[in-house]
Amino acid sequence: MFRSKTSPPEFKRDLVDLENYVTKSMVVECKVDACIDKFLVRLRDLKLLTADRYFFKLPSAEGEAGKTLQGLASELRNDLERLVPGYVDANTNILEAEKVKQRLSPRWKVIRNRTRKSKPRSNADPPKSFLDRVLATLLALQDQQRLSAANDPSAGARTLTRGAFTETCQQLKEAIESETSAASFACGGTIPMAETTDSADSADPASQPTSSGVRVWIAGNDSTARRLTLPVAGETADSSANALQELVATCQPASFGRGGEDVIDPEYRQAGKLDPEDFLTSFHPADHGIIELIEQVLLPGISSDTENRLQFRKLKAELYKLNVYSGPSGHFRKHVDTPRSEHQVGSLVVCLPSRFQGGNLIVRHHGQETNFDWSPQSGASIQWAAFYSDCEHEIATITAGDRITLTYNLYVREMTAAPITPIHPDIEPQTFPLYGLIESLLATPGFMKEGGVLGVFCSHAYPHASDLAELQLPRALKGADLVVYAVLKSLGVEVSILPVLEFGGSYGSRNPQLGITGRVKDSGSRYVSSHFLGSSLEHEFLQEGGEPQLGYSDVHLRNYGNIYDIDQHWKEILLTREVSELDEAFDYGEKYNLAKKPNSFYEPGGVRLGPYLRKYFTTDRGQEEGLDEVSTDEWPAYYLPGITWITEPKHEEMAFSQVVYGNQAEVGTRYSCAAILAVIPPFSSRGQPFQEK
Ligand SMILES: O=C(O)CCC(=O)C(=O)O
Ligand SMILES: [Fe+2]
Repeated sequence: MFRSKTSPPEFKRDLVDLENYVTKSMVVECKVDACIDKFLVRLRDLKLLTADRYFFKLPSAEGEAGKTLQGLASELRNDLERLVPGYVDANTNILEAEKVKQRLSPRWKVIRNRTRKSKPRSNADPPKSFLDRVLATLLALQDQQRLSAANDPSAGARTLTRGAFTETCQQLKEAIESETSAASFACGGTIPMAETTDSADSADPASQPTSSGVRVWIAGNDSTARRLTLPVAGETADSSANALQELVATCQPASFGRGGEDVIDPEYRQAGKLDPEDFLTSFHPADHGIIELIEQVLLPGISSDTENRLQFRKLKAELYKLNVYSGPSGHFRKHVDTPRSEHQVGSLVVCLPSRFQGGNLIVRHHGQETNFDWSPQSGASIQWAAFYSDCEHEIATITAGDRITLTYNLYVREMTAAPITPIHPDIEPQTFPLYGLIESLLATPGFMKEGGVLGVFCSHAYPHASDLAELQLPRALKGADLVVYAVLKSLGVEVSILPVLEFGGSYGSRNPQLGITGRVKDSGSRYVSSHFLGSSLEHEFLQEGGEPQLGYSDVHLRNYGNIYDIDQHWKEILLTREVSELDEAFDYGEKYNLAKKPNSFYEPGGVRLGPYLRKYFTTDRGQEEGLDEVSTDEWPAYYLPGITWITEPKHEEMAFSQVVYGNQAEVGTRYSCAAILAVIPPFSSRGQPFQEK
């Protein structure tokens, strides 16, 4: 269709009309579907339904089964008559009515998932009841919206105006972001070498820790080992330039991970390595208090009763490699270390005393940068740096000398022992600016007066697509994520970390007011919008004032509530039903400044929220089906609109892949992002002041 670029389109309707239209049509459809669901589940429970994924059949009208069928049919008629008066003609056989017949098979496709036994879950099962809270809160909000649509537009007068609410969310976003940039992501230190051993200071345990030379034993081909003492003093055979060169010569070229493979590419990394089984060293980071220091900076505990266990987090350093980067061209370009397990939170690099030039280690996190320049002191000190695993880092070119490092993986582990004094100071949530802000928001009656759900994507990357992640995650939280989590918890707000599934390239977590699109930056061509032509909602409804048929999909109904309770069930369908083209229509309307409902429920879009963290898997199911359809079945998630998203998704991880074998094997993959979700209770039940739960 040709449209002039210069003249703006004319509109017969605005976004208030759109939302009312969608709600009104969907309410009727959802009520009908709830009645049908109940009918089908009754049949199934009586084992009268013949159905699988592709095939569907009602029992015959003969005999006992026929009688039962008639009974259920008249129940269906009564239900329909009560919820949607006049929907079916009083004189027809309800099972012959086209309107009803047409709904049976599609509804079965949706609810058959409820018949599936869900996988047995781990003992600690908080996300399940947490999700119940999320659903209950969103259902209440939706109810409220629907009623205020029908009646009094001033019903929400005591809630913040849209502008004020947006401003509040903006403040929250900024507070979280500044927490992100303020939080330390790297730390480091220097251990000077003791000049001589006769210094009186070295006997004084309170003095600065010094080191008197580091010894390295390198395994030979036979059962011998050569010894090297650093820094090279040149006086003895094991501390000479020659001995150092022997070490350099013994190293193999160091590889790095690219696309799941170990590759050697001197353009990217030019370095030598020894594996831990090929050497021993007298150096241990714990001897110098390095581990405690890193714990203090990168692993603060949380001071809250319920999170007590988090206070007993400790770091364990596991020796990973010895590396040598030699001048004039040793280097390692930008990369992120591959976590060796879901317990890994960071990396430690210890630079042994050996002269070199250049070779700065530069660590970055969210636009911030820490530059470790070790060359000036390289001959006289042990220098070290630790950083979170997801921080990008690089080693600048070593122009001369040999830069010898020990690298360690840092794992978080829980102290299972009975309470011991915490080894490091806890986070005091009250000391963070975010605490004051959220505390005052909760005390503001108009802020989420009817309750609500806040969504904040994690700012650090975690291996969250893992079975263990659920047990690990609150404990392994880093930096700003830990602050957000701890602050909310300490204010008595229910918080959980759950995965959000990408769908068609988007996470659906929009918040147009804050400019939040729900898309991961730099995710390349996966995120090409397929939406080129205007949709029927934009043209037929908004511009032309017509009443187009609404397309929708029901993502998943979890085993929530009771399917026999149709008065509740239709609301659940309404909540979890995704109406097609709605996001686009809202964007379009926004572009032309069409009026909107003050607290639109549909505008923020919906996300596919996973009920728990689960591990990555591959499926070869669905040779005939697309990835979307398979997603719905294989990765249980609930489509939920109405969450107030404060930040953009940042670190995605592969959630699952579908492998299709054919003439040509194909792999489709869905990604997920971990998010911190918080259920804000309605003002009336927030209580004052807040108590830690
Ligand atoms: O040697 C360094 O400074 C860092 C080494 C590094 O990034 C690595 O081994 O992955
Ligand atoms: Fe690295």
